[in-house]
Amino acid sequence: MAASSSPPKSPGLQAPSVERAKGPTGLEKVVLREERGFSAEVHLYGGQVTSWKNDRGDELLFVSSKATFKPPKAIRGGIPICFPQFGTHGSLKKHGFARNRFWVIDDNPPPFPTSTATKAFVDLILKPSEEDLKIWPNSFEFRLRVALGPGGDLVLTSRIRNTNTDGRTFSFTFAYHTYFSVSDISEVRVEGLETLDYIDYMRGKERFTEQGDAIVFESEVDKIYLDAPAKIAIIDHEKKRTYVVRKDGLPDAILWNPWDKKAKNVQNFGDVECKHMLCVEPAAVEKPISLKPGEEWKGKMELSAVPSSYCSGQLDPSKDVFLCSSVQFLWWISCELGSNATVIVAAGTLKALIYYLVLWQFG
Ligand SMILES: O=P(O)(O)OC[C@H]1O[C@H](O)[C@H](O)[C@@H](O)[C@@H]1O
Repeated sequence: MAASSSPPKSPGLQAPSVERAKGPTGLEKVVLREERGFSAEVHLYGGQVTSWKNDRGDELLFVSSKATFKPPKAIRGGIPICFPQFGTHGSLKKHGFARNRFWVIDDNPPPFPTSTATKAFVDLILKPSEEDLKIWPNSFEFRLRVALGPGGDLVLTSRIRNTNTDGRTFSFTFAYHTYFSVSDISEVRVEGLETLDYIDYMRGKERFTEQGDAIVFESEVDKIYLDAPAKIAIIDHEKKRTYVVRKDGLPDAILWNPWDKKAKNVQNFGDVECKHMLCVEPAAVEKPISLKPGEEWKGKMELSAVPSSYCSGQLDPSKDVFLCSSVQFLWWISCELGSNATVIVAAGTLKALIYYLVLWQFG
């Protein structure tokens, strides 16, 4: 477990910290805080992130009001880890067993390249028990690092090693089953999955191709997008917030919202809670990961939450804020200039500038 001894750099900032605490039912958790005030909580049960808050204390992940925090049930919400099986793609029970196991803090993990600016992080490890080996006869070491960057980004890195001693290769599927908190699902748009092929769980696992438009939600969705890009954006219009999901080593992405009818059959989940959540899950499902003894796989997910003056069609929020503000400002001036001959020319020039700005950004 990482501790932070360094003092905050400027007044008003707090020292990053890593503390052990107990959750609502006495389960052990680790609380990470970074200097600007973002925080995250990780339960040892499930190795599951159960909270990620911004500097105003707003919760960014959805956790159901019906979540029980009572093993052996999985915790409904946050970021469950699906391993060694995603969904029903195999003989194990849905989503494998990692989310139903007690992980331990790894105080001495093998070297891990992390930015020196990141002070708030914890390393967890999961190894199979005798019982686990009966249902999945493979020896492994699963190391999970959960880190809170200095800017509040939440970074999860999984390293899974095959430690079989009898020469056997194993394969697995995997997902970070991330539950995002949203104001109202009907006000949310997802960008980055347009035109991709997907497998639709609601239509007999058949393969389809997504339309060219950003994805909006009007009913139940349960799809695996294949070969999804490294960046996906979730734009919450009502909250004026954009989540940016970056992924590495995880080719697929699942979108899930059970909607109100199906919600009644989802364990530990309120009937109307589907309105306030969306699961976007970086994953490796279509092509299972194969590891020979001694080999290690790495899969990383990085989440950031930015205010959205976010324009459609572009996945770099910092550029977007600049572009949107410039365009709004120039458009306002061009409209304010009025209608005499000189100003018509000036307004025309400004409008041309807007056109070039848009072309530069999206062209
Ligand atoms: O209820 P759970 O076992 O947690 O699964 C919740 C959901 O997880 C994924 O997103 C799957 O694609 C869904 O088919 C499943 O219903």
